Amino acid sequence: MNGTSGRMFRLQGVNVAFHTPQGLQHVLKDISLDIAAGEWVALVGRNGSGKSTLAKVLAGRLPLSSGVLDISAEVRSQLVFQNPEAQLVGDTIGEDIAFGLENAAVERSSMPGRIAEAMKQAGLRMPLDRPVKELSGGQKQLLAAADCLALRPNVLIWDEATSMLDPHGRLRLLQTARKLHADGVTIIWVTQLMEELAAAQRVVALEDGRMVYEGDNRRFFYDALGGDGEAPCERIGFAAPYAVQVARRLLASGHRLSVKPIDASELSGAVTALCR
Ligand SMILES: Nc1ncnc2c1ncn2[C@@H]1O[C@H](COP(=O)(O)OP(=O)(O)OP(=O)(O)O)[C@@H](O)[C@H]1O
Repeated sequence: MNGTSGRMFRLQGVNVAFHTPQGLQHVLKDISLDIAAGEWVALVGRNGSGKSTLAKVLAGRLPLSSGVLDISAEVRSQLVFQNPEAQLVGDTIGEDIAFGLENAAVERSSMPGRIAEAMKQAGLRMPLDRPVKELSGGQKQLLAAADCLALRPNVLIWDEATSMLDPHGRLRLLQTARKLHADGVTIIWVTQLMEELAAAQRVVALEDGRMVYEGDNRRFFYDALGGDGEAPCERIGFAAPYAVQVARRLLASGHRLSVKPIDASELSGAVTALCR
């Protein structure tokens, strides 16, 4: 943690631009953001809005064009990439996970335990000698997740790394992230799945490289801005989760809900309270 503030990241006026054959492409524009230890921040936005670029900046993997990035000395981050191929280096599952542990100078004797734990956390149930090239896209994503989890980071940066997983695999990884978060790990979760925002304490939304929303997840779904009746969620082009849509209809028809629900369990609680 950084001094007394527990701040892990501070971005001030961060700009990132790439040289392309068409000229300079400005991808992140004037991003200012603090992230504290133990927070869960969701990064959302449409395709090409700059989420992966911001994830790479936070992981210290991309130089800034201008602005200031302050990463606390306490940060031991792992970035789980959107494309697992970019991350996998071993010929077999066991070699792949061991590679990262060797690089991190983890004692050989503790490696089998660390590998087994990470595979369990990721939900990857396969023999260690299974060749990586034989894995499906989703299995490769689970292995990439296991690679990162084995290193026991205190900041987990997750770049839509569940995109190839079936709903069960996705839910399992979300549960693992929730457990790690409960143990104090800072989570930065890039997603386009609005249902996944229920786990987040803070939502940061990007549009064309700019931060267009930063605040709690309930406001993201319920604040009506600009008089057009659209919440930030819709304004950046996403449909609210089903539970939120049902709750909005109840509110619009005059029902007073005890809470503005953001997931099915909160909706069920609010409806049960209405029926009492
Ligand atoms: N190395 C690069 N060189 C040139 N342009 C790049 C580079 N990396 C990203 N971009 C551009 O930056 C923009 C933002 O890309 P980024 O991958 O950060 O978006 P994203 O929000 O993660 O998108 P998606 O949801 O599709 O993954 C895109 O227009 C992309 O083409």
